[in-house]
Amino acid sequence: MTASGVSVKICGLSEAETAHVAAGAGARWLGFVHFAPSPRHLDLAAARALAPDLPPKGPERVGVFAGADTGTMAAFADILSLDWVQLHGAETPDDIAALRDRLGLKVMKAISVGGPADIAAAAAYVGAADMILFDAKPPKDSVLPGGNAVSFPWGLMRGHDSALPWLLAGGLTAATVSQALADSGANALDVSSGVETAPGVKSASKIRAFLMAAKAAKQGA
Ligand SMILES: O=C(O)c1ccccc1N[C@@H]1O[C@H](COP(=O)(O)O)[C@@H](O)[C@H]1O
Repeated sequence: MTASGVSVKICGLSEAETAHVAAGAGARWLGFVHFAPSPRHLDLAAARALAPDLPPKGPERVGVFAGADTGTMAAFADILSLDWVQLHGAETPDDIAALRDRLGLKVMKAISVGGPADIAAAAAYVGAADMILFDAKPPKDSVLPGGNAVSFPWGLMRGHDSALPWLLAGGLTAATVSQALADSGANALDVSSGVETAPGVKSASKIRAFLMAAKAAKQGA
């Protein structure tokens, strides 16, 4: 959705139909979660079944991982022709630089934001990651490092000046896009729960509404 000035990642896709809706409505990235505890988990067999029916490249494909080994990431990258890996583990900048070389893919490093120090920590990834994804800290009882439909105060991002491009994530919906963009100054957004009717069930109409709201908010800015 770069024409409108905001780039959107629709994450947690597991069906061809909603992947086509996201691509057709202007998503820049399509995200696939490979993390067994997630209701959005796509395992190897499901990835193999889905791959031939995905929309052609245009939108880039992102594999989302938390603590997976390099071989597992390479296997999903091969099946889904991933362009990016999104990492929610405890990877250091050195780990990420090495992984980027081994996989030959771009890396989005997820950082959980509880306060300004977490945002400042992103500077360590310059030269290692290609992009930072700022999401809220997971609730204490959650088994998921992301995809929890929880936001952090978007104003914490205001004025964030980084050599690395970044996405805002966490609890976004079509109804909150405008405020999130205004408060954070983001140029890129990532959404999963906010375009679902139930955990793991993507909604074509919510995907379209989210992308339209993002476009309208930037055009009105
Ligand atoms: O979505 C998941 O299940 C998930 C699992 C493991 C790591 C990351 C995950 N999701 C990421 O979190 C953001 C924000 O989600 P939400 O919009 O708050 O539901 C999502 O876009 C994914 O990148």
